[in-house]
Amino acid sequence: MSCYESIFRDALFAGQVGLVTGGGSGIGRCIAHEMARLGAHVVLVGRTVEKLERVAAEIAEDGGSASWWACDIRDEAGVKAMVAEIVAAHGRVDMLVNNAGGQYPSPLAHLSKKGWEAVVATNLTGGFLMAREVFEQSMQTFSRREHRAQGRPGPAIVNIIADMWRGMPGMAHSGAARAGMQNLTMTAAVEWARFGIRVNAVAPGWIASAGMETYDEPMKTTITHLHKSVPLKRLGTESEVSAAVCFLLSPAAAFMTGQTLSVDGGAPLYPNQFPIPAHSNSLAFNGFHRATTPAFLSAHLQSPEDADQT
Ligand SMILES: CCCCCCC/C=C/C(=O)SCCNC(=O)CCNC(=O)[C@H](O)C(C)(C)COP(=O)(O)OP(=O)(O)OC[C@H]1O[C@@H](n2cnc3c(N)ncnc32)[C@H](O)[C@@H]1OP(=O)(O)O
Ligand SMILES: NC(=O)C1=CN([C@@H]2O[C@H](COP(=O)(O)OP(=O)(O)OC[C@H]3O[C@@H](n4cnc5c(N)ncnc54)[C@H](OP(=O)(O)O)[C@@H]3O)[C@@H](O)[C@H]2O)C=CC1
Repeated sequence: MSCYESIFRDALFAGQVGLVTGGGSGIGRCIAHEMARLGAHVVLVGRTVEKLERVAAEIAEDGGSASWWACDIRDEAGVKAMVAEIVAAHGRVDMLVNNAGGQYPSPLAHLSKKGWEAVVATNLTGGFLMAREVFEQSMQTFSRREHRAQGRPGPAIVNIIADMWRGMPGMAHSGAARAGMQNLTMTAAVEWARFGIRVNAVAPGWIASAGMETYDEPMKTTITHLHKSVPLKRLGTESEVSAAVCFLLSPAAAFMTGQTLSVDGGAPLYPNQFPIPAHSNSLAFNGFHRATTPAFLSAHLQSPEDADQT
């Protein structure tokens, strides 16, 4: 009996083969556990062998089925070879979760070209390479007619992006890459729909994942205050992201493609951290314009440049 308690029904993914990039830690590890709990054979992909081995062993101890493949998703030849080996070993890929990713905080003006390229390659190019190879090699293995004859759709793909709807100040490289991934999700969804392939994305907000541990102390201190800016007043959990991913992979989402599900506690809806008064009529925001602004608030409508000139 697995120790992972999924919200979904037993054997939902029985007999399916799923790839999870970044499956050696954090959100990817959690997704891999849930997919295995639901009956899939899970292939964990990442760069660090020890992490992959550990998670594969955890899944096996839980009664699930997992294997792993060490690969940098930015390495085109490596990705091609890996997908070929996995298709050869398992006959197909039914599910791909493009979860591997990461970035480091930096002001935009201080980003080096090398750092920009490292993050864009990790969060955009790598996901593209994985999706393209899974598509190409699945199509080579099973023609569309064979897929239909077996009553089986093509692989379902879920791309993990991030809450970048208002830009990503402090992480510009990642915001640009994730926005690219969201756009790629829509294009792939349309181009590959005729093959029965669905492509969707999940955009996590602030998640209390193991990945947060990779940041330095100042960043960790910032993270401890982030819940205040989330309407649900807490960080999300790895399993809340995993549930959204498993929903999109499942037949429950059979008529969904090209979509992005946000798992963010409402954060992008209320970014300014203004404390909501206990009684919502205690401050009127209508007509928030210079001409009608109470005198005590006028100073707050001035930019520093305006103030210098007065
Ligand atoms: C309202 C909600 C908003 C949602 C916000 C979303 C919050 C997201 C949270 C998370 O994603 S959680 C954690 C996910 N995990 C990570 O981020 C992992 C940690 N990050 C990394 O491993 C790196 O950032 C990386 C660039 C993604 C790794 O790529 P690579 O292995 O190729 O990098 P390196 O070889 O280490 O470096 C290449 C190049 O990049 C620059 N650089 C890398 N790290 C830093 C840094 N900490 N500070 C400054 N510059 C960095 C640098 O130019 C490196 O080149 P060299 O200087 O080493 O020659
Ligand atoms: N936690 C959060 O609040 C949020 C996270 N996200 C995103 O969710 C995803 C999972 O993050 P999280 O679990 O928190 O963080 P982790 O750092 O734990 O997970 C990232 C995983 O990706 C793997 N990885 C990184 N680069 C590569 C690469 N080039 N090739 C193969 N694997 C790679 C890492 O393993 P290894 O280094 O061994 O290769 C690691 O296992 C990431 O894309 C992250 O940016 C998005 C929004 C918010």
